[in-house]
Amino acid sequence: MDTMQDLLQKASVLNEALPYIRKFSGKTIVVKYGGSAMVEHELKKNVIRDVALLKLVGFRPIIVHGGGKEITKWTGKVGIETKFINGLRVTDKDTMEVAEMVLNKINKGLVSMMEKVGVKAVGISGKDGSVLRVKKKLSKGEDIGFVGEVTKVNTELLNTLLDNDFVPVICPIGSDDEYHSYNINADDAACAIATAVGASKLVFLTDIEGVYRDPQDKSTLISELSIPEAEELLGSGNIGGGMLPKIQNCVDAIKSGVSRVHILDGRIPHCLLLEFYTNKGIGTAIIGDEEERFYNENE
Ligand SMILES: Nc1ncnc2c1ncn2[C@@H]1O[C@H](COP(=O)(O)OP(=O)(O)O)[C@@H](O)[C@H]1O
Ligand SMILES: CC(=O)N[C@@H](CCC(=O)OP(=O)(O)O)C(=O)O
Repeated sequence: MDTMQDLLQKASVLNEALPYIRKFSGKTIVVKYGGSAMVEHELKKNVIRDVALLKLVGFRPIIVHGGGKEITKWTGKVGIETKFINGLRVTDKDTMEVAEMVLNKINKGLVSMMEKVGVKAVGISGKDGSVLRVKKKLSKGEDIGFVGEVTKVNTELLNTLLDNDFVPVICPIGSDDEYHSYNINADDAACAIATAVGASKLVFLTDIEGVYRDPQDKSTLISELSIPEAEELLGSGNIGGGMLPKIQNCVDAIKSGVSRVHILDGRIPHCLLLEFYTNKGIGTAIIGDEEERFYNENE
């Protein structure tokens, strides 16, 4: 049973959250969900509960999910070779078919989990309502198959869902002008959607604490980055792998009007609540300008 001390502690946590609840009420947040936090069931439940809570205390959340590891598992099972070029999956016709099946299955699973905790959710692919229109994306001039680059986000369906109290859960499949399916990197899809809906925040849940100034030294975790600092870091040679396009996406999103982008460790239970409702943020935040930094430090 809780002692009075425990109860006071709980009350103080709620009290600490109050100004943040007020600040974020009615704001749109796009959560890119992928990596380990998607594979481990308990973490998955935590993420869904956190998004449900964000919704219930006033945020307008949109989930954009990946599922790269699951796609690789299923292409392996049916004997399709997996190949990535510059972080993008080479997607021939068969791979596209598997990717679409797997991502749609993940999508409906997330919707069920959300509904189970009492929050209305609708799962769609970017093909529904033409939410994600694409053209073929080349990798440094090379054809990598049915990989899409987002050319237009149709926000009509998304706004209809948000305005009617649903959480849209979106998988990164789009269609071209001939209505062929294309596989989109989920970070790219999240960035395009956040920009198009005018989100206040874009959050990437990933497999690492945040961005390190020096990836060999864990003590160099960066808690806040401005755009010039992020651009300098991109050219420093200290950012590699999937983090390179992720930070580029963060910079693009902020330049297109998103106020803040967060890179959070999806392996930490309740990382979303810790970031948004406590005084101590976790992970790395990339912020628009100095004014925003000043405002946040002094509010
Ligand atoms: N400077 C850096 N700081 C943090 N992570 C880095 C850095 N450089 C490279 N990385 C790598 O980027 C990875 C995160 O990108 P990615 O694998 O694409 O994530 P996700 O699959 O969640 O989208 C990390 O696991 C890490 O190995
Ligand atoms: C073109 C491309 O690479 N698409 C990705 C889409 C899924 C994804 O991005 O999933 P994560 O966020 O979990 O990595 C893929 O096929 O793996």
